[in-house]
Amino acid sequence: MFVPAIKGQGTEEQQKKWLPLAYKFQIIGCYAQTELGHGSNVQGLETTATFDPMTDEFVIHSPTLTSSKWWPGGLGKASTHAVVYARLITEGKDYGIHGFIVQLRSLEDHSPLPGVTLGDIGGKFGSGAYNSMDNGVLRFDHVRIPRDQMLMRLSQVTREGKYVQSDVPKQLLYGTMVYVRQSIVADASKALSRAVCIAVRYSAIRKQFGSQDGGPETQVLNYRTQQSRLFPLLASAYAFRFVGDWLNWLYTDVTQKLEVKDYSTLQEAHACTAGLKAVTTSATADAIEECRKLCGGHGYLNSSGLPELFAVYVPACTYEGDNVVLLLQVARILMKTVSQLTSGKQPVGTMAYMGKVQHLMQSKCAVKTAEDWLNPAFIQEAFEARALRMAVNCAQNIGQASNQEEGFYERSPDLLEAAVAHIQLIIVTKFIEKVHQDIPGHGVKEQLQNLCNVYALYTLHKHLGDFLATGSLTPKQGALANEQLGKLYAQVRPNAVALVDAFNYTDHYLGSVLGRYDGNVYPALYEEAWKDPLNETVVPEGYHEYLRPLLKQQLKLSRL
Ligand SMILES: CCCCCCCC/C=C\CCCCCCCCC/C=C/C(=O)SCCNC(=O)CCNC(=O)[C@H](O)C(C)(C)COP(=O)(O)OP(=O)(O)OC[C@H]1O[C@@H](n2cnc3c(N)ncnc32)[C@H](O)[C@@H]1OP(=O)(O)O
Ligand SMILES: Cc1cc2nc3c(=O)[nH]c(=O)nc-3n(C[C@H](O)[C@H](O)[C@H](O)COP(=O)(O)OP(=O)(O)OC[C@H]3O[C@@H](n4cnc5c(N)ncnc54)[C@H](O)[C@@H]3O)c2cc1C
Repeated sequence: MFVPAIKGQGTEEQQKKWLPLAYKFQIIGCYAQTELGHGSNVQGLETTATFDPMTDEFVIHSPTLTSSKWWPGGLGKASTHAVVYARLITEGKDYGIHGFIVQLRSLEDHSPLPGVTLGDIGGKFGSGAYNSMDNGVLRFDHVRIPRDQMLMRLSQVTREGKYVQSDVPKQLLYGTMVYVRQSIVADASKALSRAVCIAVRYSAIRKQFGSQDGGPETQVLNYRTQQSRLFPLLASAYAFRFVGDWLNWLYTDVTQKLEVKDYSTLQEAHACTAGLKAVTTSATADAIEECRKLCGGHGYLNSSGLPELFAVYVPACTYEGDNVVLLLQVARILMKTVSQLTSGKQPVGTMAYMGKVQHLMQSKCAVKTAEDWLNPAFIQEAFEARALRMAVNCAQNIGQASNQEEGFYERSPDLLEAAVAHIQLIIVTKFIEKVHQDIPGHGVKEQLQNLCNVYALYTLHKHLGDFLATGSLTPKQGALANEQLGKLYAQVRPNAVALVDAFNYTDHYLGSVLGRYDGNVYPALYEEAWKDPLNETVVPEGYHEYLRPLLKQQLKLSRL
C-alpha cells in the first residue's frame, strides 16, 4: 500500500524519487493510517504534521496515546519508511488528513530514528497464522521531515506555509484504499475457491451410512443437505471471480478517467469497491467456516488447511474498511441517488436500474413454474425490484425523520440491508452477463449457467424475507425458486469435482490432506498425525511429573 499511496497521491517528482527505491527494496514501506483510537473514522486521526516555515519542515508528532499508529502491516519490524496520515497544520490552521513520507529506521543498522518509537502489536487471532505479519505500533516525538515529503499531488504547502488545494476531489486521498478494496474482491474468490475445493473433493471421497448388504456406504456429496450447503459456496466462488474481473475493469477505467481529470465515475468506483469488498469478504469468511464444518471432524485438523485459511482470511472483513462502515457508505450513495430520481437526473452505471423506478415499484414477477426461474430476465427483474424497493422504503422512512442525518442514523440497520441488496444485484448481474458471453470448452457454458442460477436462487432463498416484504415476489414464487434450486443441485453434482479441479490448485498451494488431487486422504491423514511433535516420544513429557504421581495416588486411595 506504500507504493499505490505514492503513485496516487505523490507528484511526478516524488514518484520518480521514491518508487524506484521501493521497487528495488532499497527501502521497505508501509501504510500508516490507522491509530489506536481511530481506524474507520479517518478524519478523526490525531497524529499531527505541523509546518515550520523557519526550517521548511513538517514536525510529525503523536500528541496523545490514542494517536499512536496501530495495526499497519509491516510497521513493527520490517519497514524503514511509512506513508503516515496526519493532520496538516500550517499557519495555525488544521487542514485535515494528508499523507507524508516518513523514514522510521536507519538504512545503516535498521535502528529506529530519533523521536521514533515502534514495535509489534502482539499476537493475533487463530493459531498464529497472521503472526507472520508484523502489524505495528508507532509513535512520533516531534520528528522533522523536509516539506517535500508531504505527498503533494492533491494539495500543497508553499515555502511560505500557504496551503493550496489542487483542483482534484479531496476524496482521492482515499484512493489507495479503493485500489486495495478492488483487489480484495478477487482475493475473496481465491480464498473461497480454495476452501470449496477442499470441501468438495473431501465430500466426494468421504462415505458415511447407507451401506446395502455390506456394499459401499454413501458418498456424503450425494446427501441433499451436503449439496444445499456446499454448492451455493461453489457458485459463489465463481460469482466473486467474475464480479472481481469486472470490478478490476471498472477500477482501471476510473483510473484512466482520473488521468484526464474526469471524475464522473469516482462515486461509482467508491460504492462498488466498498460494497463488493464488504459483501464478498463477509460471505467468504462465513463460507470458509462452513467448508470446515462440511468436512466433519477432520475439517478441524490443521492438516485440513481450513483452520489456517479461516484465521488468515477473517480479518478481510475488517481491514481495508470495516464491512458495516463500508456498506453504510453504499447506503449513503443509494439515498443520494433515490433523492435525485424526482429531479429527472438519470442514474448511471450500477445504479441505472433505479431509473426504472416507475416500472420496478409496481412490477409483478411473472414466474409461474420452477423452470421459469431459469430465465435470467425474471431473476434480474426480481433482484432489481427488491433492491430498489428497499432503497425507496428507507428513503421514505428517513424523510419522515426530523432531519436527514438523524433519520439515516435511526434507519441504519435497514440501510445496511438495502446496500447488501444493491450489491447482490451487481454480483448476479455480472454473472448473468458473463454466461451470456461466448465461453469456450465443451459444456462449460452450461455448467456456468447452472452455477449462475444456483448463486441467484440461493441468494433469493436466503433473503426471501426481503423479496416478500417488498412485494417483489409472492410466497408461491419463492417456493418455486427453492424447488428449482433442488433440481439445479442434481445437475451440478456430476460435475462438482470437475468444477473445483478447474481452479487448478496444486496440492502444495492447497495445503490440505483432505483436498488432495488424488483423493488418497486416509493414508495422508494417518501419516500426517505422526509428524506431530507430541508423537516424538511414546511416553509423553510430564508423565513422571504429573500423571504417574496422580495414578499412583489414586491407586493407593483405591486400596484403602
Ligand atoms: C493458508 C493461508 C492462505 C490465505 C489465503 C487468503 C489470504 C487472504 C486474502 C487475500 C490476501 C491479500 C489481500 C490484499 C491485502 C490486504 C492487506 C490489508 C492491509 C490493510 C490495510 C488497511 O486496513 S488500510 C486502512 C483502511 N482503513 C479504512 O478503510 C478506513 C475506512 N474509513 C473511510 O474510508 C472513511 O473514513 C469513510 C469513507 C468511512 C468516511 O469518510 P469521511 O470523509 O469521514 O466522510 P464521508 O462524509 O462519509 O465522505 C465524504 C465524501 O467522500 C466520499 N468518499 C468517501 N470515501 C471515498 C473513496 N474511497 N473514494 C471516493 N469517494 C469517497 C463519500 O461518498 C462522500 O461523498 P459525498 O457524499 O460528499 O459526495
Ligand atoms: C489484519 C489487519 C491488518 C491491518 N492493516 C492495516 C494497515 O496496513 N494500515 C492501516 O492503516 N490499518 C490497518 N488495519 C486497520 C484496519 O484498517 C482497521 O482496523 C479497520 O479500518 C477498522 O477500523 P477500526 O478498527 O477503527 O474499527 P471500528 O470502526 O472501531 O469498528 C468497531 C465497530 O464499530 C462499528 N462502527 C464504527 N463506525 C460506525 C458507524 N459510523 N456506524 C455504525 N457502526 C460503526 C463497526 O461496524 C464495528 O462493528 C489492519 C487491521 C487488521 C485487522
